[in-house]
Amino acid sequence: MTSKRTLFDKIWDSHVVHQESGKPSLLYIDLHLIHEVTSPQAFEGLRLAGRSIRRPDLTVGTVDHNIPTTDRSLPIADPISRQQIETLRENCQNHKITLYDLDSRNQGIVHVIGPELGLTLPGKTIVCGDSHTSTHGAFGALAFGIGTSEVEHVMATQCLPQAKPKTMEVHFKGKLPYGVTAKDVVLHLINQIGTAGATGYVVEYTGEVIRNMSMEERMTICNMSIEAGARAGMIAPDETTFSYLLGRKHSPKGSAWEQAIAAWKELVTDEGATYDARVEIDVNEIAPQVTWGTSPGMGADITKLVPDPSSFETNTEQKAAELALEYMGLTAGTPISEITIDRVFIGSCTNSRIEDLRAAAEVVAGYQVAATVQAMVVPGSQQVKEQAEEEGLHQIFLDAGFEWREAGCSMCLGMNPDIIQPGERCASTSNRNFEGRQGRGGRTHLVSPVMAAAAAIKGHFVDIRNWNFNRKGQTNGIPS
Ligand SMILES: CC(C)[C@H](C(=O)O)[C@@H](O)C(=O)O
Ligand code: SF4
Repeated sequence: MTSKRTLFDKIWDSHVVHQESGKPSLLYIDLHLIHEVTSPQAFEGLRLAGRSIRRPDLTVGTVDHNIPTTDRSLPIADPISRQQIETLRENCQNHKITLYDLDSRNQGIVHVIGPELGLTLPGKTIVCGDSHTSTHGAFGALAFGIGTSEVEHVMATQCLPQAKPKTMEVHFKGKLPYGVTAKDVVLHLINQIGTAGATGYVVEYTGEVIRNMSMEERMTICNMSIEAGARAGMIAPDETTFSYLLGRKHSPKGSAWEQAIAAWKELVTDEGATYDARVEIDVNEIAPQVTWGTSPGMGADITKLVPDPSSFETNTEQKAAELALEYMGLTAGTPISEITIDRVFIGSCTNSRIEDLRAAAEVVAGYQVAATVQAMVVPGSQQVKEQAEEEGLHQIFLDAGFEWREAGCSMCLGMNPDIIQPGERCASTSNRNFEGRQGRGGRTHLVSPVMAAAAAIKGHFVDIRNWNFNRKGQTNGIPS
């Protein structure tokens, strides 16, 4: 009997290596990505148990969270960061694991380099000790974050016990309006369903909007699935996926490529297959988003006012909004477009790819960063940086007064020298705005790259849909 299956079911079924009734399934893992923060204890655990890495060839490392994004020839000042990076280096050497180290042209944020190097492929199971592993689901892979003890388990066995999650379809209907980006779509989704809206589910994103998106836009959507509580996000592979992957360093080559395409084409949800839950979102109603609170779900259209906590339905929501406004130093009723900012961060595994930088550069071209703002662009990988420099994007940013940095997680989280000061307000293209996320006492507003770029120029949030593109011959710098 062949029953109708979802994309998730197909990948799940083909990776279960052992199943006992009532127990979690044992899944085979095709790719294990590691970084300096969540791997040291796992390596140590292996060492203590006298075990080796089962498949070093399916394990790939990079350094991203703790590294400085300034001059890399200088020693790393922070002793903990230095130690974590040196430990990863030693561990990878001892276990013969490929490491894209600080001096590698392939170094970058783990979720940026996986796809870029063709390590991330449709149909794979991909894990990493990092929550935003969901990013890789954009390729029709089953990709999710795991804890450090699970990292050790995968290192030792290349397998992972997992309880089968439920499935949810998030269907986007309509056509993306001008000025509305993938980031706005996913922020709007989280605002609608809440930060626990997809808890326990693997989400598959469907609809014309998704089909028309580039791989980079799809990655932005899948990246933030985790902020809605999802176990993973995924998108069925198609021609866009295949052409993105063609010729990448680790993509299959020659006849293996043809075979891979044939197999990948099967990775779609069968007509008539059902999901455990379904959400429908009309993208025609989405406007550029700005978060005003301390969770990714606390966001609003750029045209709106900072909400009054009493406007929320439940007591819990009201209390949460009150606390958020207090921390954020905001007053209910303030137009979002009047919120002034001190810092701008364009980067992170959500929005640091070449298309993000191109879009931001078109906005800033010919303008100057506001005198009250300190702004930086941090490419997601050395390859993105190199390409941006070939295209002259760095010059546009530098001329406008942005800092142009080396690849890494940077100001997405306060684990490296790029932090904001207590009380400072930052327009950020990253994915989390919890208290202290970008530095103790710092205030984070999540936005798209074009919205961040425009805010850098004006010193406050502006509606990108009204932006006057300054550069000759450019009329539409906004992905739409
Ligand atoms: C440090 C790491 C474990 C963490 C994660 O799991 O996501 C980080 O990448 C983050 O974005 O908060
Ligand atoms: S860029 Fe930010 S969200 Fe992404 S892996 Fe790094 S710290 Fe985590």
